[in-house]
Amino acid sequence: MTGPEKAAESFYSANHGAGRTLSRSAAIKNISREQFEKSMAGVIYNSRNYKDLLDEAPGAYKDIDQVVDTLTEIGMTRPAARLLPLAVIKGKD
Ligand SMILES: Nc1nc2c(ncn2[C@@H]2O[C@H](COP(=O)(O)O)[C@@H](O)[C@H]2O)c(=O)[nH]1
Repeated sequence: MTGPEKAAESFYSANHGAGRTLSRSAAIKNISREQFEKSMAGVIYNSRNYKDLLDEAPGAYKDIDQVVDTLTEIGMTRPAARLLPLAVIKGKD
């Protein structure tokens, strides 16, 4: 994303993360193995046991497309490119 003139009102901080929809404990309790594996399809990650990574499963975070759309609509950002993760390091350890 790039920062248009209006982004100066937020000190150009609009691109700083989407935030969570689930706490770590709620994510561990509510996200299934199927949901985790579907959301991580095609991405290399750092544990053989999915349970180690549930607290940082993609389903624990806000939908990044909704966040970007909202910021774009209010003029706080301008999308430039879409990046897809190839590999991630997740989890509490
Ligand atoms: N949409 C996603 N956002 C993510 C993901 N992993 C991290 N994040 C972003 O990082 C911050 C901090 O994460 P936290 O685990 O320390 O709370 C978070 O607010 C997100 O913006 C992800 O897989 N998908």
